[in-house]
Amino acid sequence: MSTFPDEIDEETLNSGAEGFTATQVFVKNPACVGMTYDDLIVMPGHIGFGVGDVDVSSMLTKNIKLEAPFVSSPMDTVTEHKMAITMALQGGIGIIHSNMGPEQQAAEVTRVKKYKNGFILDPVCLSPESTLKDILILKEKLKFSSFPVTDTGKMGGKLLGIISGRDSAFIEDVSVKVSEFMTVRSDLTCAHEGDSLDEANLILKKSKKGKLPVVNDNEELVGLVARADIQKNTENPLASKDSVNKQLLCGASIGTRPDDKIRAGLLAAAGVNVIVVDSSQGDSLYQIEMIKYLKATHPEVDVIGGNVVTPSQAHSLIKAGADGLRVGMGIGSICTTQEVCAVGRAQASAVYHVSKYAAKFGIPVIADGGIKSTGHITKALLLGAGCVMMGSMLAGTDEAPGEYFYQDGVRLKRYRGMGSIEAMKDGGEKRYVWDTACTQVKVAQGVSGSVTDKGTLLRYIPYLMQGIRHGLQDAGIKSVTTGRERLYNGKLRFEIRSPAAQKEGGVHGLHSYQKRLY
Ligand SMILES: NC(=O)C1=CN([C@@H]2O[C@H](COP(=O)(O)OP(=O)(O)OC[C@H]3O[C@@H](n4cnc5c(N)ncnc54)[C@H](O)[C@@H]3O)[C@@H](O)[C@H]2O)C=CC1
Ligand SMILES: O=c1[nH]c(=O)c2[nH+]cn([C@@H]3O[C@H](COP(=O)(O)O)[C@@H](O)[C@H]3O)c2[nH]1
Ligand SMILES: [K+]
Repeated sequence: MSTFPDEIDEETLNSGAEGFTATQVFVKNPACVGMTYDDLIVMPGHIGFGVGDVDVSSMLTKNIKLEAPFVSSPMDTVTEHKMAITMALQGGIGIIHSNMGPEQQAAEVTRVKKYKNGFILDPVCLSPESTLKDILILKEKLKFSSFPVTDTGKMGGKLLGIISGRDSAFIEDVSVKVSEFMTVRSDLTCAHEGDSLDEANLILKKSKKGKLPVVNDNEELVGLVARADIQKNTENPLASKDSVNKQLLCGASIGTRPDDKIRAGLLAAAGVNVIVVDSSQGDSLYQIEMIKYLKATHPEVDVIGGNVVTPSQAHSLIKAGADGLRVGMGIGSICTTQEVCAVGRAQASAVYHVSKYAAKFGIPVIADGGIKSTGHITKALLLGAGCVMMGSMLAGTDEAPGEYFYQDGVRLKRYRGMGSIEAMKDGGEKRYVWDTACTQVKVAQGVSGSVTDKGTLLRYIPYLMQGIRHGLQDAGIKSVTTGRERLYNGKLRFEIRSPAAQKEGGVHGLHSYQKRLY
């Protein structure tokens, strides 16, 4: 009897029986087709490690590594400070959108940079003149019932007392003023500015209260600690922080107008770590000039250029000094660019070709848009992307801007393209009142719609992480870096799925079913 071979033979390996290399799929493919995530499937590998051993940390830019390869999109229905804080706490990063004034955008960045785990730095406050009716309206809207009372009715005012649910429970006259039934300052235990979360926690425990106001030397309210938050807000071992002052990492987007240089200055002063130069077609003289300016003026800030979908576009931006690239054109869930402008590229092809080219210069790529599942994220990483950027996946979470609303009994949040008429209007239509008459004609490149409620990112991001760990494990890949090596040395294999195979890969043949993600 002959001995059993250690490995399968070369002939079988290269016959197609084991799937095809990325070069065969994307480069030697004679059909001239652009492919996207759903067109492809990854061949399984050998699992020689546990799912918990899979390392999903990956590069965002030349200088920034993230423990979770997730970026929230700079869109006005996706990323403001709340999203950016939670993304960073979970190991990813948020890019604050620029559809607001430059000062306001810089203030959003400041809120992320100044974030202190467990401390509420912008509590909703009441003035002593507020009434029980005001409290009831706030309670209904915000679903909590404790509010600090300050002389100005705002954070930063002199702390006069606090209102808790109990204080108002037995009052019937809704016109009664807060000052008449609040717990006054002299009866309150407070923490002092500079106290650590542990210290605050200790004071809170002793006081047996649910909320602990934080005051400075002038008795002004500078924060609030909530017992409920402390319980859920323990350690975030994956948090994305800068190594120097241990603050959360934060990104922000800008455009390519002359004014955007002033905006960039304010963002840099606020401590932004990454600036994303946000254009649908990044290979323009305007963007090249902007990247050069940013690198010369704010060398401490990493610059991500884009969007690009070809190596030659990538070449222009890398040459200008980009530290990272954003890939994707017209493939987002709300995008109509391919339809309106006839320009763009299928996303898997774009990610593969640009990543491969940029990798020669050590420049990571963000696969931006078109992500609909954890499988898409795994495919993007296995095609060479460093991170993925998501809009629609994150838009329906508690941390996204905007309130939930109901339509036909379904809980929804608004989500819209930044090139939609609605977003352009809110952004002051600056792009369209530029210099010549022709630019005043609005051509929408996006739509405005809604997405379903996904709950909090605190559960959703761990679900996404675990999903891609399982995906990489099935592919026999222990880290994003190993995935990259196997992609380029031809050991990672793919197959193109026929339309029927794609159907087969989804749920089929059932009368009805329920899809719960976790
Ligand atoms: N990833 C994608 O596929 C797409 C994304 N979007 C999003 O929509 C938003 C708007 O994107 P764009 O329309 O590309 O905005 P943009 O402001 O980069 O470009 C709009 C128009 O203004 C021109 N322009 C830009 N800077 C200029 C300057 N300094 N001087 C003269 N003309 C200048 C551009 O050439 C273009 O014709 C962004 O948030 C973008 O991410 C829009 C369409 C597609
Ligand atoms: O053609 C477009 N018109 C738009 O109005 C628009 N707004 C955003 N984007 C891009 O789409 C990405 C988010 O896509 P997803 O919702 O699929 O994650 C984002 O990250 C952007 O790259 C747009 N593209
Ligand atoms: K699209």
